Amino acid sequence: MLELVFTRRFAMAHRLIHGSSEICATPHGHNEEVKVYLKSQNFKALDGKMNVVVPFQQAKTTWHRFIDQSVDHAFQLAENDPLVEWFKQHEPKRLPRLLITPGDPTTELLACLFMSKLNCFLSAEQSGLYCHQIEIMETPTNTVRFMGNPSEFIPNCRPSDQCWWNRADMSISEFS
Ligand SMILES: Nc1nc2c(c(=O)[nH]1)N=C([C@H](O)[C@H](O)COP(=O)(O)OP(=O)(O)OP(=O)(O)O)CN2
Repeated sequence: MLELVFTRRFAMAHRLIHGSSEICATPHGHNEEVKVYLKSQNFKALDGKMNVVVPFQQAKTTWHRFIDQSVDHAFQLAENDPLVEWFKQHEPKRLPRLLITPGDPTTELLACLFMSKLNCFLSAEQSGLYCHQIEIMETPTNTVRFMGNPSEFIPNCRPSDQCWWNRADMSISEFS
């Protein structure tokens, strides 16, 4: 079996307001790394000419654009975090920089949301690839790995078409 593995770094800020930790409820940031593992739906063998599953550029360009343009330096907030309302009232022009999640933006949830988003890109581009595993290194000592069907793990909130992780676009909220 051959798979393609791509890694991207990004900076982020977040806070977790539904747990009991005061330090997690204070807005803070991390330099994170996301690693995605892609398999081909129908790859049989190298062809003796190009000898690739899919060219790297074809497989990763949209995903890396999403991480670089939308996720890097975004502020991750739960949709019911009062800071969302604060931005609406005081800095509406920055709303597109908020990455909004159903419940706290933990690394577990982001792993599921990012896999869903990436699979939307790969499907829309008819790449023949799908992401079957994702790892997010939140800090040098904490990593979350997800394998499986993200829709079985993501909390039910709004209709599917109102969820940014179900769309093959650069959105990270319903504001962007
Ligand atoms: N299950 C989860 N628990 C925690 C998450 C999470 O996403 N999933 N996130 C946090 C906070 O974001 C926190 O800033 C990071 O965790 P922490 O363990 O404090 O990170 P450190 O690198 O400082 O860990 P060390 O123990 O110093 O190695 C908290 N929990």
